[in-house]
Amino acid sequence: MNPNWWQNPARTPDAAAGERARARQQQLTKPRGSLGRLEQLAIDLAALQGRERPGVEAPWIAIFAGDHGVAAEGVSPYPQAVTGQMLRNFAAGGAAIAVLARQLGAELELIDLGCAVPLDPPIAGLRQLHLGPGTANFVEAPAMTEAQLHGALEAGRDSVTRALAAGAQLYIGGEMGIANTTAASALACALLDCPLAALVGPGTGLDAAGVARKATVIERAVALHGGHAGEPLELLRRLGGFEIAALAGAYLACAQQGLAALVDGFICSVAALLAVRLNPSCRDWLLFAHRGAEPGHRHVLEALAAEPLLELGLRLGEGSGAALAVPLLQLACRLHGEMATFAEAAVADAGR
Ligand SMILES: O=C(O)c1ccc[n+]([C@@H]2O[C@H](COP(=O)([O-])O)[C@@H](O)[C@H]2O)c1
Ligand SMILES: Cc1cc2nc[nH]c2cc1C
Repeated sequence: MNPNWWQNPARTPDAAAGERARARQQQLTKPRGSLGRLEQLAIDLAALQGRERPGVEAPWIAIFAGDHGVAAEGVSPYPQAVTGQMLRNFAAGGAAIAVLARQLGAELELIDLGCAVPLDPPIAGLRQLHLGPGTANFVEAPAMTEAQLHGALEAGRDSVTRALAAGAQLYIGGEMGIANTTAASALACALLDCPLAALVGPGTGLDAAGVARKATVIERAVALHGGHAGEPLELLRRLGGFEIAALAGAYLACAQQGLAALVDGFICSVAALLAVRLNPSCRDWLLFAHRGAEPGHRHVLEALAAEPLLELGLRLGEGSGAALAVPLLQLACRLHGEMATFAEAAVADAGR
């Protein structure tokens, strides 16, 4: 395996299948264009799935969890123990993403890359990688070692391989990690030509004083590591987190292995931005579910030229926004695949 596997080119979407889908859309019993963005969504999925009538009946949801050393700077209102506690809640079925996965009939895969607090008793069904007890505090040192970075990228890739082996038609990555909005904002600040103030927000619920403290922490981190601005992999190692690297690896692998990925919230979008900076050919395989409440999210989406499907004021993470958008994708596919054509229904078409 090439150690720099993430550089391998993405698959080329099937333009001919996309064209057949576009032609079909023109024949369905509706004024042309009247289903708005749902029409292009079905056409895009047709090109990504290589068939005129795509479907997303089998979504795969992988949640990547990891802790962050920068939590020691008081950047989150919640204690680090919540990362592992929420993993237990995902597994027990009580978390939002567990409810959504049940409703969708989706596979929910849980991957612990490294929590600060040992998970005792063990959680049945959890995949554990033990990359470390969380990342290092990046105001003092790089967040990850080279080995941890590559281990996390590979964890994302391996999850995509499992999804494809199980016949998944859509990949959703989610994340759980107390303090990971600090890491995501720091990465966005180092990657984008955008003032820090626009990229920092309350995360799980900091007040104004907390956001100001968080901004100071990120300023220190960017001053220490920002010299690597043109090196996305090194920035990811220095300012990222295990789950952010795993998501970037998963998006890259989706593009290489030919599986459409539906990107969730702020943290996932930063991981997608990293994936695109690491290998621009992966951009075609990324669909964006929503624009969330964390203020930096819109700037990251703009940098990706992404027009997300929903805007619901979400700021939960754990893949929830992407899961919420799945029914819209499913309905776009059903309409595209099952509506009658003008000829089939004997409906008069517009004179052209
Ligand atoms: O996805 C988002 O847009 C999002 C926005 C704010 C917070 N979160 C979630 O909240 C956690 C990080 O928040 P914080 O305040 O601890 O940095 C992490 O587990 C994320 O899943 C997620
Ligand atoms: C309770 C809780 C649930 C979460 N899910 C994703 N991030 C989260 C952060 C907290 C604090």
